[in-house]
Amino acid sequence: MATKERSLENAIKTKLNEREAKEFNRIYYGREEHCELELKESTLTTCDKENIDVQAYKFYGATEEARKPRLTKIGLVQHSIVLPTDKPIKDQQEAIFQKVKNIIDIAASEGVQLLCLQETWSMPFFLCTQQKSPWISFTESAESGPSVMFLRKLAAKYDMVIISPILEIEEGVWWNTVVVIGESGNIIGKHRKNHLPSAPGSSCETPFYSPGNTGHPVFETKYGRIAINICYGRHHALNWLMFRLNNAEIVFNPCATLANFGEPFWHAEARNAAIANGYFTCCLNRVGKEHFIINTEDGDNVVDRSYFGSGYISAPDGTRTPSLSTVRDGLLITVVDLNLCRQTRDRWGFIMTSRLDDYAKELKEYVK
Ligand SMILES: NC(=O)NCCC(=O)O
Repeated sequence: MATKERSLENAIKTKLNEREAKEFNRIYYGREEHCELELKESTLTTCDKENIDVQAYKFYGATEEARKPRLTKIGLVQHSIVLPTDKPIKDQQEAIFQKVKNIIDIAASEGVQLLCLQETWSMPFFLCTQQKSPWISFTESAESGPSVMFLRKLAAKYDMVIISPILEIEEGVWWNTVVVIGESGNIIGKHRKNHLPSAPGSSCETPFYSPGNTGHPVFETKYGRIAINICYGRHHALNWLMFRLNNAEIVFNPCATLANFGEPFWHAEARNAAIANGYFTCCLNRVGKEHFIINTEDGDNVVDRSYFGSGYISAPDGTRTPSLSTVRDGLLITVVDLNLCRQTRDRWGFIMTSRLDDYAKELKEYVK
């Protein structure tokens, strides 16, 4: 039986008349209209058949005399796992590859240029089992592992930059890593998760990998300067700030967060970061239920996890898209004008007024 959609946004929408809906949109989304993009008939038919929530919007900047608009088409993908978690690892992974390939094919047919997948997209989030075996087979090299090689081909085929969150293994050490794959299938770089969760109910992954050692890199790509703030890092304002200081225009936030844990913060954090830092933020989350049976000496334990999807994109001026489904696979397509970053920064002057020198001094004192 299909899981019932649970969406506050939809519930409100159905209760409002046209005037009220505009006022709600103005306050909640930052603009009266969603500025939807038309999708191809083939996209709508396939997504309907495959039960994929597909939505498409645009954020246009003001016209400038000296600069042409710098339009980039972003795609965010959320998807559930396919096979039960006790099936052979290879089969589980192959089934996810096939599902994700179908969604990337749709994104490509819509001209998506910059595509981001959810945290550790190619596996169930097995870290909640607190066991390494047999799951270790999901770890891979950030340059040549199976999921990386799979996406390198698709990136080259579609002239697409793909942001791929994986579980990396290097010389026996595990890292929660995002690989940035360039449009010719090249590796542009990688970033390792800076902040490992430390909160009851969410910190099951922390013993598995090392805290990131890659700082706050911003990657120059054909489609804009991008950075990645992995999941729990979205609770850290300074993590977002460092990507701004390093000149990011778009920051992706791929997540694996649970309904009863991260949802109340979800709609505030990435949007606030977009406003505070004058860049686009793209947050996306795993979706669906994952069921694990853990064999222990004392018998079998069951762990059930449920992710709430709800990916959305925020612009630097505080406007945002509606969210993807809380229960279904989804593809959020959004055209953004990167000129909006400088336009909003010039308008509000947050960096100019930020007193970074004072913060630096006080922080230095504090960490002593
Ligand atoms: N994967 C991960 O960082 N989980 C933490 C959950 C959260 O921060 O909402």
